[in-house]
Amino acid sequence: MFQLQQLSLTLGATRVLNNITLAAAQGEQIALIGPSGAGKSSLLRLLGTHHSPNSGELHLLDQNPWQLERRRLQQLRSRIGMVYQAPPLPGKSRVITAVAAGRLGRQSFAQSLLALAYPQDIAGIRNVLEQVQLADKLFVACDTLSGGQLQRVGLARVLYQAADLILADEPVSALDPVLADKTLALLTSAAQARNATLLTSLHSVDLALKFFPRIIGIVQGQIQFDLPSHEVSPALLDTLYAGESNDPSAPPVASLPRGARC
Ligand SMILES: Nc1ncnc2c1ncn2[C@@H]1O[C@H](COP(=O)(O)OP(=O)(O)OP(=O)(O)O)[C@@H](O)[C@H]1O
Repeated sequence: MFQLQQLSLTLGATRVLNNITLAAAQGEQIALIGPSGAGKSSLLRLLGTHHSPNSGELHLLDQNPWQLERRRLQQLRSRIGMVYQAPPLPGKSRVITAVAAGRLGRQSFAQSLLALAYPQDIAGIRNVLEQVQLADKLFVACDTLSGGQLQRVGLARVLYQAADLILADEPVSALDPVLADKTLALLTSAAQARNATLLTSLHSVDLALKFFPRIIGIVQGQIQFDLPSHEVSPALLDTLYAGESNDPSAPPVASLPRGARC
């Protein structure tokens, strides 16, 4: 599904990913955890082909994106769904249009324009909005939604896109704990139903361990561990987050109460 071999990425003057070697099979579900600034978003953006690596090998869906001509790169991108912390949805557009946009990469330019101006598949769009409990928002403008509702519209768009690879960057950061749980349950079951590969960054270690069978710990742009969730010990988590607090009297992360690591 995807493979990274000794891959490095520099943005500005910062080496944000350093010598990453990583592979995921079709249908795998993986959580990416690590302290703020570790490089989680950068890794997701690199897999989403928003960044090209400075060195190393990258294969996505059996293709090297940076060797493809433009049209084939666009086709590849149409098979990759990104879920963002704050989805880039145009404020004035209606929810139905924002969700319909999920399939644009699979259509011709003329079809895309038509689908945006007059979305045809209202039943299909309503169906994915029902899954994220937003069916009543079908015709409202995105700028009237809360941050959590917008995040769920972003998720509905990727469900509608029917992507083969789903990259989710803190997809539940704006949701209350109950909704965060439900949304991750939906995301993982929707990915499983399509045998799509799912890579999700999360600040909540509890949610990562609950929903994902494989956990990758990343710190300072490097993979610190890549393990089945049942092998991720409190000691490993303490080491992963060791540099997070500047306060030497702060308790170790793994000893914090459940939920406090969000
Ligand atoms: N466009 C950019 N230009 C320069 N540096 C960047 C850019 N984007 C990210 N960085 C730097 O790369 C490092 C990793 O950032 P990244 O956003 O990937 O971390 P993260 O693990 O997702 O953090 P968080 O959990 O806070 O979202 C940080 O030091 C950040 O300042």
